[in-house]
Amino acid sequence: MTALEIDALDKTYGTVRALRDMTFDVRAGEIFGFVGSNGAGKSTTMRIVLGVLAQDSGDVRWDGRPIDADTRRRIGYMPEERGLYPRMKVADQLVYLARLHGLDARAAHASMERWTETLGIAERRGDEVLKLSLGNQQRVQLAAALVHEPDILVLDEPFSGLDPVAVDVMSAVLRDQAAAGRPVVFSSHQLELVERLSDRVGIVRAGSMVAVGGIEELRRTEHRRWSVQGPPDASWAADLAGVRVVSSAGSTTVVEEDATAAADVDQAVLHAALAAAPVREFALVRPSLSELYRDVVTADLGADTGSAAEATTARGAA
Ligand SMILES: Nc1ncnc2c1ncn2[C@@H]1O[C@H](COP(=O)(O)OP(=O)(O)OP(=O)(O)O)[C@@H](O)[C@H]1O
Repeated sequence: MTALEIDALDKTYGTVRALRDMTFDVRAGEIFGFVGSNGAGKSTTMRIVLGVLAQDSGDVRWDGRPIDADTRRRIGYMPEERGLYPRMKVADQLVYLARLHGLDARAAHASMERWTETLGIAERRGDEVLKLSLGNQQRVQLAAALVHEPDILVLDEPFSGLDPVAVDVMSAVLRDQAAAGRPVVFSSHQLELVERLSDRVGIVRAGSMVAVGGIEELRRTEHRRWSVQGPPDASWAADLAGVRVVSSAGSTTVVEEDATAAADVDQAVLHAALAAAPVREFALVRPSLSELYRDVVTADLGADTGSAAEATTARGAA
């Protein structure tokens, strides 16, 4: 079931076209990683979802209906600019925010206790936010997004500046939220983390979604590649039918099949390498999210619209 649909959003700030036909959806129970260069339009999209910014055109729907103020109150939002009251104590602040979202005093207090416990900041309940380290402020910020028990999470760079333990805590919370059936969308520049955590990923460039899909789906390439480690150079592969040498560094050669390759060309590659020297490693190579990202984001911006549509199709848009 589709939960949150972002449909053809356009947004211009003065002369800056921040969003251009931004379209994707985030399904119930999935973690959606939203990635793209600085200024690509992630925060703008999230702000529009939250209603803190108005789009020029396009729609945001939740379960098929245009999102309104009531449904927005059921979103847990972590803004990029953060939004805590620096001089307010952690517990007071969280209780206040929970009450603002409609929880009664008892439920608000219980929720504050639960989230400060879960996020490892229970000892900080009596501290003013400005006295906390940045990482702990960020934990409070996540608690603030969760304290009213929202039905959907929209988190703008929740992992930035966190230590590895805090990253694990934050990741576990997002996984739990998704496992409870909530759609979770988060932006991040930490691509390995996005790759590890997300069920689906959307790569945005210049205000448009240029590739979207499951990690495995995105990593699938049109032509298979293999990395062969052993022979001292790539000469063994130079005249091999059905493949071309993509790179060669010392005893590691990467080859890619071409359009004429037989289904079992991998066997031919291995045999040819073994005939040249002992093979220590032979593996199918699939691009990491970082590599995909670089391909998509640094693709010729002049051919922007065309390559955007191509990338989405080629990568199997969901
Ligand atoms: N309030 C604003 N006034 C004018 N231009 C803005 C404003 N907010 C954003 N922009 C511009 O809109 C574009 C999209 O910005 P946005 O903050 O959405 O990108 P982002 O993908 O979140 O970037 P980052 O990864 O750096 O956070 C950028 O060109 C930015 O300069």
